[in-house]
Amino acid sequence: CSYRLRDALHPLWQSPLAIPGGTRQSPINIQWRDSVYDPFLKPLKIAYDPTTCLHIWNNGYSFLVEFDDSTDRSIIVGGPLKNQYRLKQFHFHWGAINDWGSEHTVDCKFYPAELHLVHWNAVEYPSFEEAVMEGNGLAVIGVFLKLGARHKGLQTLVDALPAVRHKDTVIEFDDFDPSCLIPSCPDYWTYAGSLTTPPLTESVTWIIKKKPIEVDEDQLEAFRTLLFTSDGEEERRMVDNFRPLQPLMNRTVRSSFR
Ligand SMILES: Nc1nnc(SCC(=O)Nc2ccc(S(N)(=O)=O)cc2)s1
Ligand SMILES: [Zn+2]
Repeated sequence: CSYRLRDALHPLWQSPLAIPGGTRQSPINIQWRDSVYDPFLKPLKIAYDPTTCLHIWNNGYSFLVEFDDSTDRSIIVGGPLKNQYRLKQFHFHWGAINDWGSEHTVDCKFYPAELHLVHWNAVEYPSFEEAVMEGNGLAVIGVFLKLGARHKGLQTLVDALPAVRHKDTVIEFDDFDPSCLIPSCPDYWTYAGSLTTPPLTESVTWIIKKKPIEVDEDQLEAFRTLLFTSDGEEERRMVDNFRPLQPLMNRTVRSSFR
């Protein structure tokens, strides 16, 4: 892919492109023809309880919807995973314009945005903070967003965004089932990677859905009305909050489909 040096020096990412000694950094380009079909990959099972939804907050990187992860009420299991993983939060990455915005690319193509549903291995680790430090600690489902029809489920989120426009603002948000944001097509790619924002730890089993969801222009524009900055600071629009592509190094991307 043609790297845009500008990205590498983007104010948000002045940290080194890859952490020193990093061998499994994210995001990456998924070259469809280089991915390897693995017939032993199971279907991913998703079981979320909408009453575990707690609040939406702007953390200065993105807006996150956080869940009560004190029990196994919202979990995923199967796919490439040996254990079940608990849903902790989901958030998005997006661009200033529709030509880019996703973190992962497919055959060097950017989508205008990407959803990340973050889960942790509560079978093997006592807390999220511990799981973040372990190679099999986290599982993140990535879903691409493409420009198209209005997405009804996303609209409830979009309607709440004005209330979290500034960094470190939070509002209560309940009774939301994020499985409405995940395509019904079961096909996915999976690879061993990392968090794409600090602490960039190499603890993520990535599960990237092949099919995107459709959202309309107004919904993408609503993301772009958020701010990186706190109330009272000089406003900086929250856009282009995606990390540059990282080297694949010695990794194989597996597909659940032929
Ligand atoms: N002691 C610690 N508390 N919390 C952390 S990390 C918090 C967190 O959820 N970070 C996070 C960063 C990036 C991603 S992403 N973009 O999905 O790779 C997901 C999650 S370390
Ligand atoms: Zn993310």
